[in-house]
Formats: sequence, C-alpha cells, structure tokens
Amino acid sequence: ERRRAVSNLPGPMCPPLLGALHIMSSMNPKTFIKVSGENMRKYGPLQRVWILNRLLIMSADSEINEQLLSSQEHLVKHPVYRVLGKWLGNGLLLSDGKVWHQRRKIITPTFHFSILEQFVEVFDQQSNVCVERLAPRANGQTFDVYRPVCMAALDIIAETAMGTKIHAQAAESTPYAEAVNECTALLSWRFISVYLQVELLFTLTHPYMKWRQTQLIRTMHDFTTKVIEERRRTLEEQQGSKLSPSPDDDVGRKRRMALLDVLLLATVDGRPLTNDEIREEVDTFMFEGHDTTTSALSFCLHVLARHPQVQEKMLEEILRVIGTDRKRPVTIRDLNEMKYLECVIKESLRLYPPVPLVGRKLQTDFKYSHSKYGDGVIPAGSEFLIGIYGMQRNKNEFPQSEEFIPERHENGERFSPFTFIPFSAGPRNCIGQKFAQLEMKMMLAKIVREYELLPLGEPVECVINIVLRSDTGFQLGMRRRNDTQ
Ligand code: HEM
Repeated sequence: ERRRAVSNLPGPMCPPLLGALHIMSSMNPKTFIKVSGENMRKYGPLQRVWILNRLLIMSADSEINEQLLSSQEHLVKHPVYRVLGKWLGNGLLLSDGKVWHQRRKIITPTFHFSILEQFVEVFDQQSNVCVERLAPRANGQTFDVYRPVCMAALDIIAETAMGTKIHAQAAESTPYAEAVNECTALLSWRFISVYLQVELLFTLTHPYMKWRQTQLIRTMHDFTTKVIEERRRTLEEQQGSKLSPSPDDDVGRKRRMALLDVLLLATVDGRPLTNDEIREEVDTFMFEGHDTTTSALSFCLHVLARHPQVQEKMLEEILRVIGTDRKRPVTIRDLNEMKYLECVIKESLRLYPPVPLVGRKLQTDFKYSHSKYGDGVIPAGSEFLIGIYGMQRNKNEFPQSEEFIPERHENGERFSPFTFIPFSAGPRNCIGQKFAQLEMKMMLAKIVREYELLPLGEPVECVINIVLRSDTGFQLGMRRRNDTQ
C-alpha cells in the first residue's frame, strides 16, 4: 500500500527488501552533497527512496516543502536526530509534543525584539574583541578564519543567552569548542549511515568511537553544568539567596532576562524545571547558538574575500552608517539601516546554508497537492528530508545559481519564500533567526570596516558535520585598511 501511495513520484531503482542501500552506502559526510545533487539532477527535486522497509521522501521542491513546513501537524523530527539525543536530550531542537510546546512558549519571549536590542551591546563589545584578536593575522598571509570567529560566537551566546562571560576569545584553548567540533564530526558519520544510527549496532561495531563520543559529551556537559551553576549563584547573590523574578532594574526599566534566568525561574505544570531539563536547553542553545553562526560567518568571510567589488560596496555602506569612529557603539538602528549588508548575508546563507537539510517523521498521512504530481498522500510512518542546500541552488529559481550575487536580494525577493529557507519555516523554524542576523551584521560590519579580505588559500569544500562546514577550512588573507587606521 505504501508503494502504491507514492508510485507517482520518481526515484532510484529500489529492489525489494534492500531498497536503495547501495546509494546510502556510497554516502559519507564528504560525498552526501555531491551524491544527492546527482540524484536530484536524475530524478528531479521530489523523490521517493526505499531503504529496507523505510520510505524516505527527499524534497528540494518548494511547493511540497511549503505545505509540510507550514502545517501544525507534522512537527516531529526525523529519527536521525536521535543520534544527538545523548548530548542535547529533550531540548527544543529535538523534543516534540507537549514538551516542545511548553518549552517553545517559555523560551520565545527571551528572543523578543526588546531583548535583542539589549544584546546588541554584547555583539558590539565582543565583535571589537574579535577585531583586535584578528590584528596579528592582518599580514597578507593565508589563515583559517574559523577559530577566531567560533570563539567570538561562543562568547556572544554565553554572555547573552546564559548571562555568563566565558572569555573564550582570550583563552589559549577552549575544550568545549574542541569537543563540539570533534563530536559533530563523529556524529555526522552516524547521521548518514543507516546502521550506525542504531545505538546498539554503533556500540557493538565501533566501541572506540562510542567511548570517544561518551567522553566528548561528558566534556560538553561538564562545561554547561558549570555555566548553569555560575549563573544560579549570581542570581542567588543578586536576590538574597531567593530565586524570585525581579523584572525591573534599579531605575525601573525592564531588566534583561537571559534565557538561562528564565529557565531557572520557570515553572511547568506547577513545578520548576529540573537540573537535567535546564541543562538540555543550555546544551541546545550553546550548540545551536554558536555552531550555526560560526559556519555562516566563516563561509561569508571566505566568499567575500573572493569578491572584492562586493566588499567595496559593503564598505561604502558601513562607513556611511557607522563611520570610522571605533569608540562609537553600533546600535540596532545602525544595523537595521545596512540593507546591502543584509543582502550579502542572505546570499551567503543561500549558497552555504549552515543547516543544509532538515527532517521530519510523519505521524499521520500527509496530504499534498502539487502542480506536477497532482493530489497525493504520503503515508504516516514515512520519513521526510528537506534539502535546503539543493533547493537554494536550483538554477530554475536562482539564475546563475552557483554565483555569489547579493544584488539578487535587493528590491524585494523575486523567488517564493519557501525556496529560500536557511532558517527553515513554519512552527519549527529557527527561534534564533533575528539574533543570528544581528550578530552576523555586527561582526561582518566591524571586520570589513577594519580589514580588507584577500582571496588567498584553497577554496571551501562543503561537508556535512551536522552543520555545514568546509573540509579545507575557511582560508583567506587580511590586510588592515588605510582609511580606518
Ligand atoms: C545563521 C545561523 C542559524 C541558522 C542558519 C539556523 C538554522 C536553523 C534551522 C534550519 C532550524 C530548523 C532545524 C530543524 O528543523 O531541524 C533551526 C532551529 C533552531 N535554532 Fe537555529 N539557526 C541559526 C542560529 C541560531 C541561533 C543563534 C540560535 C540560538 C540563539 C538558534 C537556535 C535554534 C533552536 C533552539 C532551534 C530549534 C527550534 C524548534 O524546533 O523549536 N539558531 N535553526
């Protein structure tokens, strides 16, 4: 019955019982993008694939994606996300049902515009530190920009969302960031391999990797536990050992409630959140809040280095809006005024979406209607993978789709909103979207104002390490600009 339901959709030959295991076995984090691109060219943007008895719908089709992502019904994440479960628990990224609803409701106000406005001060200060830390690199030599950007993103998420300064940029090494790097690389193998997704098979066939995974997760949990304890202590000190919400500061303004404060003070079903529940949200936001923006910023700086004319146009806008005075803090109003910078960021997120694919498991039948495939039903139990990377490079939607052309985002978008979805869309979209956009604007404006980015080193080679990364790193050169010295 399931085969009949999707017989109208194209896809590779799937022999009975085994299905397309041969295709899956040719995929790894390095080849995934290439192999799925080839399949898309062969079978089109919407395909059905059988793997053993599992039915997978691979979609880079904006019509279908719009219907699925906008629905209030299909919100359960794909089972592959479970490989992150030991690390992120039931945090917002992985949870579903009542837990997800309750948590999303508690957390949404912590990303409200008025709170983001106060975070901009932190973006400003930490971007200044990043610009300073980059100074020794501004010598015209090739280097990888990933680490300095990653440390700045960590400082920013810790100080804003967790209310805790961790001084990652000042540190020689940051075991948490190193563990995230290694763990996401390890987990991305499990993401793509059908059998390694099963915890027992993974443990039996790869005991060393399992041991290493446990160690890395312990390092990350130790770090986030410390962040929570520190914040709890500060709150207790501030409020005379009594955790009671005090929304106003000394002069009666609304006090900034960091995400972690809200979690420490929240009650759900009449009880406070347990330590484990708080930790899984802190793990989720520390990871999602720095790894994605690091990827986005690193790709953007790399691609800008290869497009001097775009840098020039950006610089003109930056100097017009924020000027050359490094002591003047950059405000949210300044950031909102930089429209060309916004186009640059969008175009970089189109070519290099930090989250290259998202997945759902259908709990009920998904009824769709499509201009090419007509009305149909994808049966409950099927798995749905949305290929953001492939869709955003579709040449029918984006002329010269492989080229970096920020101007295509000027004067309103000429493509459907569901063709360009780096932050996903619908009820399970990215809660940190505005936060990320403001952070990126601040960092890019400050770096480009200070340094000219040079097209040095190897080009990027996209790999999927849970988020999108580059196998060759993010190489470029830098030179201090004369006009801002
Ligand atoms: C350029 C940066 C970012 C990109 C491209 C991005 C992209 C995404 C995407 C595509 C999703 C949907 C994932 C899925 O359905 O599996 C998502 C979810 C999420 N993002 Fe982001 N993200 C970014 C930055 C951030 C930041 C800065 C934070 C936190 C401060 C954050 C927190 C989250 C959380 C918690 C979710 C899960 C939301 C839910 O399911 O309710 N992200 N993000």
